[in-house]
Amino acid sequence: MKALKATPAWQALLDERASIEARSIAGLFDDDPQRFEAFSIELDGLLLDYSKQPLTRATRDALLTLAEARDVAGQRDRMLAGESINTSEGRAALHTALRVPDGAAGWADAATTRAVASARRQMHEMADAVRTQCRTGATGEPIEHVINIGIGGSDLGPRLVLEALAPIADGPAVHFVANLDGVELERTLARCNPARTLVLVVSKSFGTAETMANAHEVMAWLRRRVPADDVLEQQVIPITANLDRVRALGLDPAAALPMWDWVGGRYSLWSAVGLAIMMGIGPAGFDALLGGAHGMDRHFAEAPPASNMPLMLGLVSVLNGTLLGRRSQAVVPYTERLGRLCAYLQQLVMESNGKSVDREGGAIEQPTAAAIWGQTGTPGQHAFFQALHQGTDIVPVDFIGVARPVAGEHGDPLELTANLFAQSQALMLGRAEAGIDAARRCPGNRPSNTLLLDSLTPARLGALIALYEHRTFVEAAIWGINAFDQFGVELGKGLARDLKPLIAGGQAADGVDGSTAGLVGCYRRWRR
Ligand SMILES: O=P(O)(O)OC[C@H]1O[C@](O)(CO)[C@@H](O)[C@@H]1O
Repeated sequence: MKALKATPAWQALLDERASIEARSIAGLFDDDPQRFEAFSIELDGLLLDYSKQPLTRATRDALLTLAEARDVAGQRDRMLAGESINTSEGRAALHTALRVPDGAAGWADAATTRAVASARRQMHEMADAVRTQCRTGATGEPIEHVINIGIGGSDLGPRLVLEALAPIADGPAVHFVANLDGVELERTLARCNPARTLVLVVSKSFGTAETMANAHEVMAWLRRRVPADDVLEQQVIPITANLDRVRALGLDPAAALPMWDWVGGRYSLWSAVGLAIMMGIGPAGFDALLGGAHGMDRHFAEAPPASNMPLMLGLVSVLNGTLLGRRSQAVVPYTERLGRLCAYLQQLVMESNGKSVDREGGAIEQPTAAAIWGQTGTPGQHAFFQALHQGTDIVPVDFIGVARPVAGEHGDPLELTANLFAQSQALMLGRAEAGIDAARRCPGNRPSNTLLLDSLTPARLGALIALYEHRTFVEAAIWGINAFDQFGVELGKGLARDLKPLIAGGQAADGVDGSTAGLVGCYRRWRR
């Protein structure tokens, strides 16, 4: 694929850049009374309002021409068809096949469909057995706690979903342990009765240092505390693509649930990696999550470009991040239930698209993934919103709101929604009435999207997550990069392995850079 800058459609947008920057977003509403209708997309209880972006209809057409020139639709179709689009690793990226309802044809080849259906059946049986107490701990006690041990994609998705859907959780309490520092592990073990605890060791590679260290600790805890020889067989379930390493850890590969190389870690919550979700909310809830995501997949595959939600969200992000050079994006959900969304999106967006070479290995000359950050509103309003309103950097914001609160939950939805809408309004309108002093002036004309959900159900959440997955894909397609590898993360993992003997003190710091040698020296001095 040729470089973005060599694409005439990109050149046309570059020519328009100054006028886009100078454009008054609020003024666009005066020019076009139908602006909200024209610049919003609604799909099954999910609304994307991108009318507060500096887009005219002509600029949108220019972005759509760019999408055509970069063959976004063709790249999408190749992904959905299971072609080897992860070229550096020679793999498909078929997470969409994981959420196809049983029996629906045309989304993956027969072998893949069979593998997905069989894994889903295994998950259903296992979750049902635990939730109905047919499957017990090794000493016959019911399972009341599930510990999910995993990190990155083997943690963030299930954690996000279960936090979001906690009001409908009716199974065992699910806990997550990702960090290596022992704090999460200690807190979790203190809350669990070992005889009533099921452990999921979730790792595609089954070699990730954090997950393996935590798995060793928890397995030792089970062995110490549960008087049954078969405690590990009964109470530990590996979920992985690497059965040899399951065996090496002393677990039975026959008890493992599968992962496949055609599902990237950060796209894997829809696979057996989501077993923790199913334990918490049940198979029907999990299927509804998949159904919502599949609805978004169909929309992405079939909706016309101008009303295609992931496509437009991706193009707006390219406009802000690449064309206008806005190098970070804030995500602010107005519900604590989505408090984990930002962390989830950091991995999804930045691990997928934090790249500086294209698929052919050529250097990329324009900015790729912007930094994603944020926290829930309204607390975020009392932390970083000052900078959003008056800081020197323009940070595009994705606001996320939920119209119908969960029955029985406290809180004032009216107050919350008023705050949500007021913030995007304030960013756009600013404050500059006559006579106002400089310190109180807000420049305004700051862009945002608002995503409004009718309610936070499994189906809506599935659609929301799939929307961001596809937005990430659209950006990668425009830039010409492979969103499905992550070699940058590997470098540090290898160096950590090499540094361990040095830090432990058994080795001289020869050949190590001065800063690292100095840090190791200080650490050793303070550990003495
Ligand atoms: O599931 P695994 O193999 O333990 O990997 C965990 C995570 O580590 C990474 O490889 C790098 O952070 C992610 O892509 C992945 O989600």
